[in-house]
Amino acid sequence: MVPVQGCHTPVPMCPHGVTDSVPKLALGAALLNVRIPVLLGQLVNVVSRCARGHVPTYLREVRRPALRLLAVYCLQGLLTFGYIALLARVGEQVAGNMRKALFSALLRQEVAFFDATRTGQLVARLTSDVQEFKSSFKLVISQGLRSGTQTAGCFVSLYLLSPKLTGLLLVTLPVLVSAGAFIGAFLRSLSRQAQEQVAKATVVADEALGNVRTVRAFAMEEQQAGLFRAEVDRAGRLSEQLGLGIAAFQGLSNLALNGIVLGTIFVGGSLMAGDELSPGDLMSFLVASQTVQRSLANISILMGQVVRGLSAGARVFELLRLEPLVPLQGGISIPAHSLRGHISFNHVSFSYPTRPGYRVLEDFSLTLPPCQTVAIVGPSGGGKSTVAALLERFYEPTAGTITLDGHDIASLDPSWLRGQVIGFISQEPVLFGTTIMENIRFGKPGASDAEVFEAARLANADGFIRTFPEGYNTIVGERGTALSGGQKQRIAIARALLKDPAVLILDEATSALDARAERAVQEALDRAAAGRTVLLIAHRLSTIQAAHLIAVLAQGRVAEAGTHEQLLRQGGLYAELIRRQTKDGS
Ligand SMILES: Nc1ncnc2c1ncn2[C@@H]1O[C@H](COP(=O)(O)OP(=O)(O)OP(=O)(O)O)[C@@H](O)[C@H]1O
Repeated sequence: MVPVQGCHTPVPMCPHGVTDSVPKLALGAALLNVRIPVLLGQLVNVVSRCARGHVPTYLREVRRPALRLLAVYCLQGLLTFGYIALLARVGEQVAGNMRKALFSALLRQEVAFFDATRTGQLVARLTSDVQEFKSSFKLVISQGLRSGTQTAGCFVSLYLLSPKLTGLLLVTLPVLVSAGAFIGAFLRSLSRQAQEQVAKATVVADEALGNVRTVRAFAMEEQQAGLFRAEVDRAGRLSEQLGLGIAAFQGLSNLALNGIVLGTIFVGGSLMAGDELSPGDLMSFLVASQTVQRSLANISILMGQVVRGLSAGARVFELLRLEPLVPLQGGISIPAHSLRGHISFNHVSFSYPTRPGYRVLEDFSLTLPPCQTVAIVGPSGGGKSTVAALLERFYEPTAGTITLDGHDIASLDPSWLRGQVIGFISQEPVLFGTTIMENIRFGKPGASDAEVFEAARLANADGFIRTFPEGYNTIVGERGTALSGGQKQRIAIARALLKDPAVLILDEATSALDARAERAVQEALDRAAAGRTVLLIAHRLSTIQAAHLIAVLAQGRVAEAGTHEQLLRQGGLYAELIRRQTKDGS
């Protein structure tokens, strides 16, 4: 017995060191911003003094404050460049690491998880939620830190400059900021509606373009175009309303900001007349109060973004923490030389997790002796494919056990079981949009070209592949659309054979083919079955007559089992199925 350790390497989300430098730089830039109005005020005081007649000393007097201000401007520019550049790097690394970790976490989940979750939702977690989280992360560090420090620092400066003017500002600003936050929230909700409407239009286009053959076959082009037009028009109307709202908001905020400037000059002028304020102090006050207004507006926008970012992050982290019920790896494996391929279903009962009240299998028992073909037949929806899914350990039985050479498959390493023991050829073979070579190699990633050719020959596929101009390098198109059903089936057979599995599951592998294609596929399957334990799931009774054992599945259990002749003689369910199919055929 070879124990295999389950493992997955956690991806670090944040690169250390770099992350620490970003807040320091942002804080430095913000503190300098607080200093700027004071330096500006000093400069204005010198300028206004000189303007009153001390012209000869102007250059000498102005040099010191001007150079100090210039140095602060340069340093602030440098710090701003530093933290924004670093933040971009950190943000991208965090988002990339989150995506990688999330994708690995999703691929680890059991099949039942995918039954219960829509693929579109998972793709949204991977794309827009990670994006949203990254944006808020960046905004909180850059804008949040900056705006918070600036607001606090500038308020201190304002108070030191003129407590009276600051008192006035403290009365007006909260009113204006609250009004701005209220209108901003309304505009954001309008913007969300407009985005959702654009997404609805995209879904219509995506469905129509993705299923263009069905649209063409039903001559539904005009109807689909009409649907798309309606959704796009609705999105356009919402965006126009949003534009109108933004225009009004901009106009009103300009009015408010200019009003504050005018008010400050008006009140400041009277304080200057009473010698309570110098022109430089008034200038400092104006600049600092503008900085406070900008910072407060930024913080109110930031709040909405933070809430969205946190909820997007929570959705992603919830998935990241999710542990699959059946881990991908871990457990024992049977050494190749003692693997026989004897499979036994012992009193297995099963309900799908998404439909717990509905028993698909009930006390199902069946033995597949090594190197023999066992076929399962029965009415559609009777649970035949479910038997195959349980053997692959896509799901766990609710009761009973399934054994391979006497070992409960629950104790075996699932990735060894799926990767090396079982070859699975499903009803609808799924190919990836790459070359035929890569599609076959999917069965055994390290396989040489010669092994791929051999598997294709066994699967009756080598001949038709070589007739293509590009041969094995032919791209099969998205989901294999550039190939016929029979060709896809044979590539899927080659893919399954490449790992030389001890057990082969054939799930109605020939059901969708015409007679000629079926013959080519059947030949390949017969060749593939030799020397392996085969579980054959078929509707076409003609394809299973040579099986060593035929089990008829009814009401979730094996109702009768035997060879074709035995079952015919018995005159039970199987004989009835054969009689009905012959009648339908004639
Ligand atoms: N992922 C799933 N989640 C919930 N129920 C499922 C799922 N897959 C299948 N079922 C249900 O389980 C029952 C058995 O389905 P299964 O596909 O095993 O039948 P089948 O005998 O292979 O049918 P067919 O011959 O038509 O393919 C059906 O009632 C089906 O609706």
